[in-house]
Amino acid sequence: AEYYKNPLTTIWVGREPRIIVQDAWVASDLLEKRADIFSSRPRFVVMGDVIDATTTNQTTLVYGDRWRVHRKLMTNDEVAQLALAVMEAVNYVVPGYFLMEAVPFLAKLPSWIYSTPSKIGKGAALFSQYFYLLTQEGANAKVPTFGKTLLKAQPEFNLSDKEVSTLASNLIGGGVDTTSSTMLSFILAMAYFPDVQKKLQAELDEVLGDNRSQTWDDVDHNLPYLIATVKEILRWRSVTVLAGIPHANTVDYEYKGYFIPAGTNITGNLWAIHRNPRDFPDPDVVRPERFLNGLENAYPNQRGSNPFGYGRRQCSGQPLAEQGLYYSLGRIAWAFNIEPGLDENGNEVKLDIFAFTNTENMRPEPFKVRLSPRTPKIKEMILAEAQTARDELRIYDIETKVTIKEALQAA
Ligand code: HEM
Repeated sequence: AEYYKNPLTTIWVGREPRIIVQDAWVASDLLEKRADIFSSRPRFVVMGDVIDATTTNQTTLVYGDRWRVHRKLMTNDEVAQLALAVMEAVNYVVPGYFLMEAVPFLAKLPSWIYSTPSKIGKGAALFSQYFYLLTQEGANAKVPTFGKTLLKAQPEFNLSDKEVSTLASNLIGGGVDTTSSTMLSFILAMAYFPDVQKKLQAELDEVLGDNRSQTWDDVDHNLPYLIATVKEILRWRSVTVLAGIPHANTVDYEYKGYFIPAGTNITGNLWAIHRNPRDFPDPDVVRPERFLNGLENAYPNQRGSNPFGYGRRQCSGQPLAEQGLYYSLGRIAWAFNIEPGLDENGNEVKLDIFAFTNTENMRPEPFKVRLSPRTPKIKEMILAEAQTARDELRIYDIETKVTIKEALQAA
């Protein structure tokens, strides 16, 4: 983005153009203001055809009624009940990562010539079967589960087993890595920018003291600096550097002399957009004031950033993700002082705010910090609250009996 100084860059992957939008305002013109036509998905060879997700997964479904059913089923209160596990980031949407995207017929070659597609396809089928079995098992539990909701919805919406499976597994695939990476970026930022940490703690101390930890009501009404800090972290090191999953337009579109044929793969470069010094002066400095009393600098949407993507296709887990972040990060800052870790000689290590993984969902490389309870009373309180949480969640503490082996037999 810096080199070409052009708001739209086309990368050719074989004969397929990939448009990368480098500028907040142009991204908004296309993906937000014309969300009526830029809310579909392009053809994905690996992330779609090879893993048989093109017609079964919300993330890859083209814009339309089937996609609406998936969104509807997912934005259900019970989703918030789910426990999430970690899934490794894969570089499905990085242009040029898979040769198959440029030369789709490679995906059709026999596996003795080119084995990657069949390996990925088999892995995905196994994964899908595993999640279907887990959903069935979850549906049989005594407690309310999302599995119950999904299996009840299956005949009503004529969902295939694969669709049920992706609806369940997307919560993990879409939700875990993104949320936990943001939490890590927050911890890194607090250790690196102690003044921000102090301001945040001053607000938490004023509202809560060390008498009680925060409630949902505090999050909703009393903690504007916390909300601004979380927004700033989501901007500062947006997990999805290329805005998650590319969009595609459903009809041909002309924009300021550029012709964008229907079905074009188009995505926002959040790393560039959120660090453009015109919109965010000193972009690598964490400064929640950018979002504190309205927006400090103009931005094409009210939120002032796009960490959850664009328009109608915006992340369907956003409310869950934001609530989780406000709650957990507020508590971390209230409960602990966060400082750089110590090396073997007892000296503070130097933290690197640019040491992030080179993946489409990025997270900080491992770093050393010290977290110490801020007062003995707080320490007591967090231990007691942890015990209460464990007790309350015990009803979900059921060991799964489904194994990958069973999934392999059924796949
Ligand atoms: C900090 C946390 C998160 C971030 C930064 C994030 C970011 C994103 C982005 C940028 C997109 C692409 C949107 C677009 O195409 O314009 C997306 C889509 C999606 N996210 Fe998230 N996400 C987060 C948490 C979650 C959670 C917790 C869940 C599930 C519970 C989730 C599930 C999904 C799904 C299913 C989609 C595909 C939506 C569709 O294609 O219609 N995400 N997310």
